[in-house]
Amino acid sequence: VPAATTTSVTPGTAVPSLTLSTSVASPSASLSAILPPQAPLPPTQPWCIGQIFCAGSLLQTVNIAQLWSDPKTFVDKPTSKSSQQVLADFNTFNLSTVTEDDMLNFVDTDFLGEGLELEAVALPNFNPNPAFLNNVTDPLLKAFAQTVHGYWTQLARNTNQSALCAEYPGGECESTLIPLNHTFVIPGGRFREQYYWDSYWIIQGLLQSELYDTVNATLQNFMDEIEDFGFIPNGGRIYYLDRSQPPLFIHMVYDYVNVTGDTSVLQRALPLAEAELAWWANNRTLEVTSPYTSQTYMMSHYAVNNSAPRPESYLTDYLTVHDPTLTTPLTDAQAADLYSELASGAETGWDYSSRFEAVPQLGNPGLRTLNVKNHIPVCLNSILYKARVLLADLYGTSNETAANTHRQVAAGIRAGIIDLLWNPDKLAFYDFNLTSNARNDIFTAATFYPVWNGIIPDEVLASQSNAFGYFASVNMVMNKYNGTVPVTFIDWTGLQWDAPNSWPPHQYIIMQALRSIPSNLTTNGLPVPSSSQSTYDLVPAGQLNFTEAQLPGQPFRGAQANENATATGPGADINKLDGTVVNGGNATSGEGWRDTLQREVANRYYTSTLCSWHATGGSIAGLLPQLPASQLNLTDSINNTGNMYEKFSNLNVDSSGSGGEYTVQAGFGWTNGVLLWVASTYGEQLVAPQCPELVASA
Ligand SMILES: OC[C@H]1O[C@H](O[C@H]2O[C@H](CO)[C@@H](O)[C@H](O)[C@H]2O)[C@H](O)[C@@H](O)[C@@H]1O
Repeated sequence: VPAATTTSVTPGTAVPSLTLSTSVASPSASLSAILPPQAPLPPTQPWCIGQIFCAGSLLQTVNIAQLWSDPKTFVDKPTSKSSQQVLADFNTFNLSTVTEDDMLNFVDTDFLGEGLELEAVALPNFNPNPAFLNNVTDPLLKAFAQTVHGYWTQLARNTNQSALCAEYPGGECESTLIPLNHTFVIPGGRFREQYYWDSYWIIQGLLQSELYDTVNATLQNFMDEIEDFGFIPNGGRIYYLDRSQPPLFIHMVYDYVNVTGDTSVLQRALPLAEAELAWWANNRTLEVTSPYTSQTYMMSHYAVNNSAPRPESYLTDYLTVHDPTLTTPLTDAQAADLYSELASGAETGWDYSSRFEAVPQLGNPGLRTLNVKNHIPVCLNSILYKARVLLADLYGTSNETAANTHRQVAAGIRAGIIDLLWNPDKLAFYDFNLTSNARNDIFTAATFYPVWNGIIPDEVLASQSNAFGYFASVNMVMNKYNGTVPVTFIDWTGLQWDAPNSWPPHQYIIMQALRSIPSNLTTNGLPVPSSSQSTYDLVPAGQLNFTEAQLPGQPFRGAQANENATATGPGADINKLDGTVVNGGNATSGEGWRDTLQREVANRYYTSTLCSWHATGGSIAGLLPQLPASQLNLTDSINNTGNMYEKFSNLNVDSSGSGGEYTVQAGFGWTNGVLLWVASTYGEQLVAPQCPELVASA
């Protein structure tokens, strides 16, 4: 197997060179070891269109051999031979005597490098100095935005038509890639293909970068997929064909038309938007009768028809089901249901989170209580509400009948969201749990999706203090924690959509939700806690479902440790400054609370991206020297030029998030997209960050 994966791209407008080589296989067992016995195979999955990479003996056996630490590596490798030949080669093995070495040789001989069917592509209209850069006042922050803008040239891909299977010498082969006809931007790292909901935030950045053709191309790819499959899959691989992701296609079309004025895309997009919404209505929507009002609503949920491990996470799911620590093995029916829950969890985009666990707990025991299908999620229904509203707007007067129908459906979803998901006493939205027939009490960042999507409850509109109360947790995070707003405050599951992780899309959603609050509700400054309290006490009672002492602790760094910092009470607001917070920008006189929170979240996000990038080798000539090797050693970043991480932490601003089933990825599409949007939107209010000194444990 050739050398470790390297992807090097020459920046600029010329065709970038993309050097792809395969990951080094690193089986943990010795090469002579016989593979351990296997559990019976799961049923064949009718949705999976392939012979090699769908649930079956070959996929299970290669996974059991654990040739790579990431199971996605194998399913991203095209075969070097026809499917029949690969299967014939595999069938020569006796599974009771096959060794690690046999599997290694088999994979080496019959499979090629992962991602081989993709190629880097020049962005012909790439403008090194797009106008939005002029919005950023601080020279360092402006240069950083320009650097991140340049990263699009590294993340743009085309399907390499000459590497598609039919073209290989010797005829057919098999690959999981869904070939796309147009250019697209990938998230990065192991995510080598186009992803559905990631593209929404990628597009927010591409629009700032004036890469309108690339946005159009992304939309055309999604439209091709709706035509081919009837829906937009999770990502551009056949192993994602059992599920979608948060449905933001119409939002993307709307933003593209709004920014470019190019309505020509609508002729194709409108009927395909209808098809996508019909797919969600037909496959993911059910009647729910409210236990609070006895009204019945058509509400949507994530629910994937699947009874086998996800091919890209085969071993992970297999071990969740066939966990050696289980004293009573799962029945076939229980296993099938758990596989369906795991796939449904991936469809949420929040894979995985305590939010959907019946009993949140560390690792597999928690995952085995996943109950995704029985939840009416705040996020999905808010997105579908807005999709209907936007589609009606896009029709304008061209089809008033269709527009009115969508507005009526939207009104029904809105009523269901307010009835089922809104808690007017706690001033927060929670998922509705069909199992308990009640609203959950787990507080998550999903609470901000309705307002982002234009659903503002009457209680929020009733007073400034109520409107602030809805966002009071954001204020608390800015004061009490060093990093950005986490996805939940549950930090004991080890899942990547739980604390301490904070995700770029959520920082964007919070800022957009704040922007949606009418200006007459934002004339007051930020409320201040009494001298014996902290900003926790400004959060409406019960909203977080945690006492202050139960919230995740903020480890104190450097000077913080010497400044009377405490876990609760006034000393817990360790980042509080006069009218602002550490890494929250500068207070201005007469600033309303809505603008203060936006400024603070924007600055904290900018700080997280810039400080973690700098901590991993990022530098800007004349403005930000690279850290010395002694410091870069602490982050394993010698010879690195800065990571843009997929996720961050609420506890610090100079490292990535953690946890989950794969190692943290860098690149990264949505991180860059949100950064460029923040630069464009808040550029004058951004202040050069105070990056903490690196310590060995950071
Ligand atoms: O391979 C495991 C899972 O990885 C993906 O999920 C995560 O990355 C995606 C790309 O950035 C992102 O859209 C998602 O929110 C993340 O949780 C993939 O989407 C999953 O389906 C996959 O099983």
